[in-house]
Amino acid sequence: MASRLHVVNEDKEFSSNLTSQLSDWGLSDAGFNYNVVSVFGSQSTGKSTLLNKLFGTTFDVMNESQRRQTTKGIWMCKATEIPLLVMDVEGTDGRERGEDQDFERKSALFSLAASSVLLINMWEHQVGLYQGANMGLLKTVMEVNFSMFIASSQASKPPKTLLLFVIRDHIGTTPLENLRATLTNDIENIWNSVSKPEGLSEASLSDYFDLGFVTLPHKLLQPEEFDKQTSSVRNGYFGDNTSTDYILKPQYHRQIPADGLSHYLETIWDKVQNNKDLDVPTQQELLAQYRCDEIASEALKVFHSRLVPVKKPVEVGKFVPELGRVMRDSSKEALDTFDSTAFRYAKPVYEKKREELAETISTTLSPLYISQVKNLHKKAIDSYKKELHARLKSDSYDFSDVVKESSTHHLDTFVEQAKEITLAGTAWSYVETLEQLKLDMEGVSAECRSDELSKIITQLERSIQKEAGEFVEVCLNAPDADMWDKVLERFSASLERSKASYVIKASRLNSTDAEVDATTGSLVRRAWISLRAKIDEQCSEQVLLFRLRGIFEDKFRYDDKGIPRVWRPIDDIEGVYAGAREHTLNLLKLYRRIEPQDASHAFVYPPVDDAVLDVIKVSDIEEAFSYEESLQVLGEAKEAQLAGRFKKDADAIYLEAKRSVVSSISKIPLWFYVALLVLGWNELWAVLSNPIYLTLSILAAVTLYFVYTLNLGGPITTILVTVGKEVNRIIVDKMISVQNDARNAATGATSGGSGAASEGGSEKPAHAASKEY
Ligand SMILES: Nc1nc2c(ncn2[C@@H]2O[C@H](COP(=O)(O)OP(=O)(O)OP(=O)(O)O)[C@@H](O)[C@H]2O)c(=O)[nH]1
Repeated sequence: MASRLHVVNEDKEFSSNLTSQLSDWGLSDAGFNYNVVSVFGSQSTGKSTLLNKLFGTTFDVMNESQRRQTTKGIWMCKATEIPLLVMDVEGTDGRERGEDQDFERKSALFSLAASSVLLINMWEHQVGLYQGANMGLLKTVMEVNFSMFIASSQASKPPKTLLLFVIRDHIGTTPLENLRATLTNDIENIWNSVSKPEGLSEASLSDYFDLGFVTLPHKLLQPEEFDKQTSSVRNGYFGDNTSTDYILKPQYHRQIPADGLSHYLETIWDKVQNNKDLDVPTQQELLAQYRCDEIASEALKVFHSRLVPVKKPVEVGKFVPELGRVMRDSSKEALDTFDSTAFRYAKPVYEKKREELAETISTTLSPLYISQVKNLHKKAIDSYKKELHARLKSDSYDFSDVVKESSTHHLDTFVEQAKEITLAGTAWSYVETLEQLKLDMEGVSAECRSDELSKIITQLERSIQKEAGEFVEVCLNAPDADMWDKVLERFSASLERSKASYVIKASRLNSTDAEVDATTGSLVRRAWISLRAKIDEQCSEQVLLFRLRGIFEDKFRYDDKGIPRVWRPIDDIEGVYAGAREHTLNLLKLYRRIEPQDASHAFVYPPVDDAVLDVIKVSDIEEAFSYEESLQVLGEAKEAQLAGRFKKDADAIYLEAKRSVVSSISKIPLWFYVALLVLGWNELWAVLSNPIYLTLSILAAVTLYFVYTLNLGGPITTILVTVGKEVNRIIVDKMISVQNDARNAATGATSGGSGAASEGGSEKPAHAASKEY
């Protein structure tokens, strides 16, 4: 059994529980699929009994013994089995309220604003009477109906209300048709007496009301017939919508969606209670606005909760792949939620509020879209950079192909992903970011190309450096007049090879002619700077001094054939020394300045001008480098210093040579040779006059000559020493053996007389004997 609700209590206060009660009755989501029926009639005329019987409601019924008013205020209960709200309204002519007709009017207004059907409950015997037949109440209903629907009366057709007269205790003597005629006539009279608003004076009763009549037998006297008839009325009038008697027709419906009914009724009651003008269409519009806002707010709450997982990552710059889907799903869900309930409200209000909701959704999602497009841009640039660098690492590539393929791929991906997050119906655009992306990608490819170019230049510069390191050393180690010609010639050859290699590589990088010219110039400058560094290295004080000393020594210590000189007193040491020194000092002058003999070998240093600076970035060293200054290798002061130090070294070598002559002279004085000749003249003559001696002497001299010239003195000395030692060992062994033999012989001669002594152990061992010897 459905519980009932005291929707307006006897103190005329509206219940705060209607919303929850509607929910308990299962009507919150009923939309328009429900109806409201109210009952009017005099007090204690069996209204509650009728409603309970017809709809299975639980309204209080008067206790027979006390006969006092049961229903106070307005009660509401849901009919069983059908989506129908039934309102039991406090009876008219209430003894308790006396002459207070205020509540009667208010309850009429309230019921009429909500109900499709008004049941007018009356006894059969009241038909034809004014007071008893509720004619006063009907007049009130008609008057308030005008005031309530005046707006819609003027704009379009006003909503109709069915007045269903329920004639109780029908005995049957007066047929229903007669009762209908009497009542219709009375109602028409009332309608005519009602003062109508301006412009509606000609309005007829049927424009606003339909009339229905039904009789019920006496409940107490004819209970079975009463039950039968009420059952028939319930099924035919309220239950079966296919029945011809069915009265809950759409044209009577007040078009208040069930979810807004509570708020609507409360507002209506508030207006009624405070005697304010009650304009139902306006109230309906206000309700539509209120409910649409409420529904939109609920939808937005869910919408925001759906965005929580993606919002933060997107805002901090992370690309969230599922953002498009989340945005689409969440906004669709919000709009669907709104539509599912709000579409029942006044169309203009619903459409306006829907637009507002869509706008709010779009405004909420727009920053996410902008952030995501930015993230896409960043992602595209990062990926583009990585891909370019990776592809440029391969051995063979065509820069323009690589750039074209990669940029097309990344731009396509960007557009595809940006489209994916661009919601239909919004004015969101990624075009500006796309244009920026194109520019940035061009910047990246230019940067990449520039990096590649400088990488190539650095590689070539290194290879020139390596080559220069070798040929500079070789050329400067053997100074002569065309020393610089050789250096510059080899440098030019190396440079030309590098330039040719660079041009081939640069062509793969799509370089313009201006770019190739500028970078080639840079390569030449850098190569020259490297060469100069190498020359400086080879012309450092230590290296140069060492080299000068070597040149001097070559000249001074070796003769023209390259044979080392052995200085004799008769040699012109001073002359050779002066010549070698002069020669060396002359060569030192060659190191002063890079000056080729042949002018065609002169190097041309490419200038760093504005045309170059417009195309490439030039290093500070290149820009500040002075070619003219770079041609000067040794400064005057440094040359003089080097010459001074060299002279000192040369002097030392000269003195050493001098000393070697003096020492050889001082070893065997001349007089010794004279004395030798005088004293040994006879022997010399004996040798010279004897052919054998002479031959032997000549042989000895020749042998000595060969030993000396072939430098066999050392090996022969070693052999002689070894042989000498061996001879000495053999002689010593031989002598020991001879001595032992002699001793043994002597021992044998004396053995007869001294045998005892021998046996006495006085004999010494052989080694002891040899030691004694
Ligand atoms: N004669 C007759 N009496 C009825 C009928 N139905 C109910 N009654 C009696 O009428 C009395 C009033 O019944 P209620 O249903 O309480 O009447 P009511 O109009 O709701 O009364 P209030 O709510 O006090 O205005 C009760 O004693 C019922 O037994 C009927 O069909 N005929």
